[in-house]
Parts: sequence; C-alpha cells; structure tokens
Amino acid sequence: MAGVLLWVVCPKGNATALLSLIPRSGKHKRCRVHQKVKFSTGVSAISSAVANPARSSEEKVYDVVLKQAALVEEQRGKKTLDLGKRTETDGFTDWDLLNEAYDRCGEVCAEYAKTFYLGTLLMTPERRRAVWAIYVWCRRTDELVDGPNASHITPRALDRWEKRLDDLFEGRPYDMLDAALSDTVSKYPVDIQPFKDMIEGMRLDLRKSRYMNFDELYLYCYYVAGTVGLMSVPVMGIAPESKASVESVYNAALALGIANQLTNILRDVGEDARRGRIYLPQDELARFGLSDDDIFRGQVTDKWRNFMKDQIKRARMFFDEAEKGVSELNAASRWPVWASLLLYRQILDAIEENDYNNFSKRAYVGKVKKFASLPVAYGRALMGTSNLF
Ligand SMILES: CC(C)=CCC/C(C)=C/CC/C(C)=C/CC/C(C)=C/[C@@H]1[C@@H](COP(=O)(O)OP(=O)(O)O)[C@]1(C)CC/C=C(\C)CC/C=C(\C)CCC=C(C)C
Ligand SMILES: [Mn+2]
Repeated sequence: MAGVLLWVVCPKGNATALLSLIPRSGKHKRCRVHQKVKFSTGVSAISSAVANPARSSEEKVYDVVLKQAALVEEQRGKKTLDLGKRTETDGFTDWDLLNEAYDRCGEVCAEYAKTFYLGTLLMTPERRRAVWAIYVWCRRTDELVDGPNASHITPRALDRWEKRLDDLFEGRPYDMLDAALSDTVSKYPVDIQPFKDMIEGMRLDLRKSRYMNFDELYLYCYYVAGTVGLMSVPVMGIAPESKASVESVYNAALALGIANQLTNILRDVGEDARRGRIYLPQDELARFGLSDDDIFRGQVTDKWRNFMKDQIKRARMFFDEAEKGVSELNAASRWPVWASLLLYRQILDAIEENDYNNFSKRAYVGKVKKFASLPVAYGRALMGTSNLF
C-alpha cells in the first residue's frame, strides 16, 4: 500500500494539511535506535509491539512528529514568515508590554539555563526571544510538579494549566509570560500537541512511579522532553540549504529530548528513589537480577554496574541519532543545540567516572569541561549541513 492519507486539522484552526503517512517500510527506518537497542538489552519497543497488537509508544509519538513536520512543510511553501509585520490591531495593543514580556522570558532563561541562554544570543533577535518564550513555558510547566508547591498540585490544576494553554494559542494570554508565547505561536508553525503532551507527562508523574518496560518509559521521556525538541525546531528553523527531510530533522530533535531525559533519569536514580520513584524499566532491572529493593538499598554491585552500562549505551544511541539532525538546523541555531548536546552527554561520562554510583554521588560536568565544550560546539556549528539523510 502506498500510504494512508489523513486530514490533519491544525490546532490553531487556521490551517489544514493533507498528510501522507509513509508506508510501513519507511517507518522502520525511523526505528533504527530501537533496533540497535534490541542487541544491547534483548528488548525493544518493536518486539513489545509485536507481542502486543496495540501500537507501540514510538508509533504513537511518530504521529505527532509527522503532524509537526507537515505544519512546517506547509509554512516552508509560503516563502517567508511575516515577522514583525503585525499591526496594533492584531491582538496586542501595547508593543512595549510585549517587548517587556519577552525580556522577562530572557531573564528567566538566563537565570535557570546560563549556557543555553548564552547560545541563544547567536540567534536572530526574533528567533532568540521566541525560544526564550518556549523555554519559560516549559520551565513553568516543570515547576508545577517539581517546584516548591509541587505537593499541592492536583490533576485539576494541570487541567487549568492546559486551559490556559488553549487560550494563549487562541490569542488570549493570561499573563505577560503567556503573552510572549502567544505571540510566538502566532508567528511560527508551532503545533499545540507537544505542549499538551508535556502537560500529560506531568499528569503521568502525579499518578505513576514505576515503568514496566522501555516502551512505557519512552512515552514518558517523549512527554517531558521529546516534546521540547518538537516545540523548538519550528522556531530555530531548518537551514535553507539542507537536503534533509523535515521529518528526519524532527526525528533527531525528538531523539535529543529522549537522550536528555534518559540521562537525567540515570543521573538522578538515588534522588528519585528517595522520593519513592523508580523510572528505570522494571523488566530490564529484573533481567539483570535487580529489584526495587536493590535501588532503595543503593549499593553499587557488579549487577548494578552491568545494568548501568546497558542503560548508558542506549542513552548514547539516542544522542548519536540526534547528532545527525543538528547540522541541518539554521546555522545560527546550531551552537546552543550542540552545546546542550555535548554538555548533557558528558553527564553519562561522569556517571562512569563515579563508578556508576548514582545513588549518593551526583554526576556533574565540571566548569573546565563545560567551558572546553563551548568552542567545540561552536566549531561543529560552523560546519555545514551533513546531507546524511
Ligand atoms: C537549544 C535548546 C537546548 C533548546 C531547548 C530550549 C527549551 C525550550 C528548553 C526547555 C527545557 C525544559 C525546562 C523542559 C521542561 C521539562 C524538563 C525539565 C526536562 C529536562 C531538561 C533538563 O533540565 P534539568 O537538567 O534542569 O532537569 P531537572 O528539572 O533539574 O530534572 C530535560 C532533560 C529535557 C530538555 C530537552 C531538551 C533540551 C531537548 C532539546 C532538543 C532540541 C532543542 C532539538 C534540537 C534539534 C535537533 C535537530 C537535534
Ligand atoms: Mn524537573
């Protein structure tokens, strides 16, 4: 069968796209990381999808990738974005207030993510402030379940947060920071779905503290981090000279989010366990002869080291997959992405250097290594598109 045609109604309600779902053989190309993972752990999302006729998490997430890619393709066809052409009657009546809102997003970003903020300074002013607005919305969403008021957060509070999201996408922002994002999503082809999915990830965190297998964990990682990649690329932009398909760039963006979150989980095993949370796949723990009790006990044994080696290997595969897409981004957007990729990947090295003690020793990348990575990231950013796809 050549493919299945689907009508996708874009959430902003102002655009429709005829999306062609690629045939099954094409879809398998996308599963390269999982195929490799199968060799390392003996398990894969694909094998669990075969055992279970329901669709795997990767397939479900892939639909969002296709939808976002279609939205961008549609925008690409329209030559250029209408940046800065809006008039006072377009919704925001006070440009100063809007600029102030974006400046505030920049301040928040500089405070919470210094290196990333520095990287964004290379982007064009329009793109830079749009990425800040997305960053701030993600940070606020994460703070709901991870911040000081987390114990008071209920599913209803998340429903209200989602209602605010709907409103801001429809041009009715609730506060200044929302106003910045509202402006951003009106200018760039950003789909609402990844934002909604991030909120879904926060809901999952409220009700779930164990993951039976990697398929379940993959979905969680997509919700809380893969979504960030899908939100950011429409703003960062794909290089005009890139020969890569839009879809393949989004796959790479998704992979970077998954890699970051897997790394985050491996770094924070002890900290999460003290909050009663174990994100590591239960079936893989069992295969290495480990149980929840071993994690609560926090002893670094050979079983643990072997298990960790396998987990680190998988996280690195997702980083490798992500690398292929960075060079396809707009030249000015590559540096912050390379910097974040190189810095985050080094956390895996730090876990190894700590002899896999992620129970009581926090793996971190020291200042010297951090600064040494910046020129490396810059060098890679200068290299042109790879045309690997
Ligand atoms: C250039 C760049 C890195 C852009 C992303 C900017 C952006 C919008 C970041 C939002 C990050 C955020 C606040 C997410 C909320 C959920 C969350 C906290 C996820 C974890 C991040 C690490 O944060 P931290 O170490 O502070 O974690 P704790 O809260 O302390 O536990 C995550 C692990 C995920 C972050 C995911 C990304 C940064 C994905 C980036 C992917 C891209 C930008 C796509 C790049 C494109 C290609 C083609 C590869
Ligand atoms: Mn967090």
